[in-house]
Amino acid sequence: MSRNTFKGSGILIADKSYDDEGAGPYVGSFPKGFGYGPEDSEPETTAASPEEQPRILLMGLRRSGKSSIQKVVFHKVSPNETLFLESTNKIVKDDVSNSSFVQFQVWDVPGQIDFFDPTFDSETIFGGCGALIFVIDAQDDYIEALARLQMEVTRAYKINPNIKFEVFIHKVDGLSDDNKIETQRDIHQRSTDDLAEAGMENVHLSFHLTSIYDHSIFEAFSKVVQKLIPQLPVLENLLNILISNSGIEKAFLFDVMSKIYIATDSSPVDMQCYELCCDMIDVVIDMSCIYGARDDGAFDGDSSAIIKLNTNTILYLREVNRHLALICILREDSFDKQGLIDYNFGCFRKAIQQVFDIKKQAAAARAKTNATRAFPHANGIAEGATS
Ligand SMILES: Nc1nc2c(ncn2[C@@H]2O[C@H](COP(=O)(O)OP(=O)(O)OP(=O)(O)O)[C@@H](O)[C@H]2O)c(=O)[nH]1
Repeated sequence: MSRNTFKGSGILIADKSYDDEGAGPYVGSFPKGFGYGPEDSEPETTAASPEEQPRILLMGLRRSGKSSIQKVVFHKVSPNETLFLESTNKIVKDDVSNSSFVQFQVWDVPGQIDFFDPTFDSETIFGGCGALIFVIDAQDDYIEALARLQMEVTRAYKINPNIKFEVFIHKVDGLSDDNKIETQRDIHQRSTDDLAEAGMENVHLSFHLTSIYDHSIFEAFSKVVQKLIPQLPVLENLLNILISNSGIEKAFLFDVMSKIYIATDSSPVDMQCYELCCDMIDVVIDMSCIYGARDDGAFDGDSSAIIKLNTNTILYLREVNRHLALICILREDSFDKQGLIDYNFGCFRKAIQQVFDIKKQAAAARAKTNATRAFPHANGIAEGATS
């Protein structure tokens, strides 16, 4: 089969045989304006300023598991080490943007904080908040936790109605499957009734069964973070175009450090596939630490890895940039056309960077507008000084 070489913008060479008239392989293309092939080097990503970063608040009663979640997801602490964590007695802010592609702050708000304490600045806490995660210890009596949930959601919603309210029904590793379902149903019913009684029936809560002892906490956090990424539909569309033109069955765009997937294609997520991809990231980072140029576990430029499973399935990892990796799951016979997949990956990587470049340009334009509003005569002064 002769291979046509396309130099167009973002043209994907599809993994299709010739069509009926033999007119050559089917060609799909990225939406207009996306980049060229893989010849460019990886452009740099820069962190947003703290006030721009969406903020995730981790709240809940004492000992519910907030600090453990933050340590396990964002600091690679093993679950057993969380047994020795000290209690949090003040708000702990964790800016994960320097080690994570997704730029946001996680605020671990201690369980015993008093909302009616005048020093607790609700406007600041909830004003810039993107998502409020309320953690409930499912192994404990949760009536008091539900009362606290209703109070905090009511207070936060009145200050910032755009907040995404997420409830982590946590420590479910200690419950049987039936008990998990019954607990989630009970908590869902009680919290919804409590909010309706408070006249807040229009507030939507999302519920997740989580534990730090399996991948459920990573999956739940992935769902929360995806709601804070406005470019998510574009990323999903790019992944759909990539897999449909490359014979790939499933693709995840991973934030490597936290193993949060910030986007995947439209096909259903199978938890076993997701867990395999998380384990693959651990293996690749460990190998990079041993044999790579860097010792901080980040990728060191064009990393890639192939793992062949005994089910004729291949896991194929390609570095998108220092913090992001694409992991594809495909049949072994589809991998015969690795050249096609690599070319299409190059187009995909360039398109991803353009999506985030547009975000940066928009943020810079906003900052300039705000500065002009704040100092309307600044340009005049500068001209006066130079004339
Ligand atoms: N079984 C189980 N234990 C957990 C889980 N997550 C956290 N823990 C344990 O719960 C205890 C309290 O965890 P922390 O993270 O300190 O709780 P916290 O909400 O930060 O507590 P404060 O700092 O007092 O607000 C620790 O012993 C953790 O090991 C989980 O998913 N399953």
